[in-house]
Amino acid sequence: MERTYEVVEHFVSINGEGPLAGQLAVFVRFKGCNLSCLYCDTKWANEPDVPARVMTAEEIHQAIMETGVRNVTLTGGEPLDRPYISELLEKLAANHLLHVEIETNGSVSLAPFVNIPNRPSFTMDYKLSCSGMETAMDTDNFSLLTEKDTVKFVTGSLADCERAVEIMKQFRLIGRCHLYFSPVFGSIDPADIVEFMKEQQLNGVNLQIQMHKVIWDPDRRGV
Ligand SMILES: C[S@@+](CC[C@H](N)C(=O)[O-])C[C@H]1O[C@@H](n2cnc3c(N)ncnc32)[C@H](O)[C@@H]1O
Ligand SMILES: Nc1nc2[nH]cc(C(=O)O)c2c(=O)[nH]1
Ligand code: SF4
Ligand SMILES: [Mg+2]
Repeated sequence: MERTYEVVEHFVSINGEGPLAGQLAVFVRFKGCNLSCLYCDTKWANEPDVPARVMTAEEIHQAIMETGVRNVTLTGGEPLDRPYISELLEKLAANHLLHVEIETNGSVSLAPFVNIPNRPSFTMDYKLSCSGMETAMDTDNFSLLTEKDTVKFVTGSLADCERAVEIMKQFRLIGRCHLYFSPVFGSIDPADIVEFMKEQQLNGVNLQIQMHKVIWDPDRRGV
């Protein structure tokens, strides 16, 4: 039987996060997650009864190609935790017209995916205290990241910012990959993060506010 994936939504928007923020991207959001972050803005996608379209890898590939947009963001839920996701990643990576990135939560090993030829880039969270999920982090992933990847620290407090810097230093992340601070939307003043960055002389780290939540209603889906 052909492998299928549960897709809760796919849409074109500007990417609101990560190194390609501001560029058009096709988003494919998969159903279900192995974590439950306190701040999660897409809890709805993780509900067992949320309706989903069951799609084959080729159907997902076709739906992406039909948009004419070449940046692809696979998200969720937790995309890398979905059964047979490697098969979809291999298919998309084989199409050199596409630039594929994956939003992943930092708890799933990247090892099975790093040797895919022309592999997608990872935008991997390190979940801090504000998420309630820090103990789930797989820190072996850091050594697998390269300059095409990103580690994102979603911070809810200055204590979270301090912990993020500790992790950057412990795992020598500065210079290895892109590094982002992103405020838990609406719960910490981004200006406080900037003050923190100044105090710490945090060169090589980006602050990023989720752009789509500024442009549209923060709770709106499909943007
Ligand atoms: C919804 S998650 C899906 C991908 C994956 N499960 C993960 O956590 O990376 C996509 C991104 O949105 C971020 N995010 C979720 N809720 C947020 C919030 N309230 N404020 C800021 N970022 C949030 C996550 O931390 C993650 O970087
Ligand atoms: N516009 C827009 N950009 C995004 N970048 C990452 C997103 C996500 O939910 O993973 C996202 C999203 O949901 N919308
Ligand atoms: S890992 Fe991502 S999708 Fe899962 S609960 Fe956390 S933010 Fe939401
Ligand atoms: Mg989102």
